[in-house]
Amino acid sequence: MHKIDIKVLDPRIGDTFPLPDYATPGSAGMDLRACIDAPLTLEPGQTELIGTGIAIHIGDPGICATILPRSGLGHKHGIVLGNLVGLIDSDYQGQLMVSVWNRSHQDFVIQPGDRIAQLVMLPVIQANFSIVDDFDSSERGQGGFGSSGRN
Ligand SMILES: O=c1ccn([C@H]2C[C@H](O)[C@@H](COP(=O)(O)OP(=O)(O)OP(=O)(O)O)O2)c(=O)[nH]1
Ligand SMILES: [Mg+2]
Repeated sequence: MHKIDIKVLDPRIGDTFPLPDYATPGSAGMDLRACIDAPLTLEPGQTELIGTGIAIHIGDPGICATILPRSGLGHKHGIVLGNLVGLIDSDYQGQLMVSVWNRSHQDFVIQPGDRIAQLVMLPVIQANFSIVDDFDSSERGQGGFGSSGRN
């Protein structure tokens, strides 16, 4: 388990709303909560940037965090992310923000403290480019976009 520094920016976190944590020993994500002061109605098609009340500093360029939708909210209610996936850089120290998009045809109400998305840490490989005129040949070559057929 990696230790990552966290700042609690909203006093409700760790008090009325729990600190993000893994729900089960095998969980990959920890849920992020809406740190809003009043219920927020998202109309169909509406997108809002919602604070989570926490900031993290990963500090290690070999790790990033991603913000992903919760599957129940996405599948049953059409509540997904306005940026599809949020990518948290290892040097980011600001509040974790969730872009919540109501892609459904109904209003959806977010209550203060609701779990709106999940945070998943991932390994990162940083690369630098080496310019060449020709690549070593590969079986695929330039084939893509269905070049291998459908079946
Ligand atoms: O869902 C998200 C996505 C990003 N961020 C924060 C952390 C991330 O490190 C920073 C920048 O994100 P990104 O690089 O994806 O956005 P950008 O539009 O390229 O902004 P910047 O110019 O600041 O890099 O914004 C969030 O809080 N939530
Ligand atoms: Mg960027």
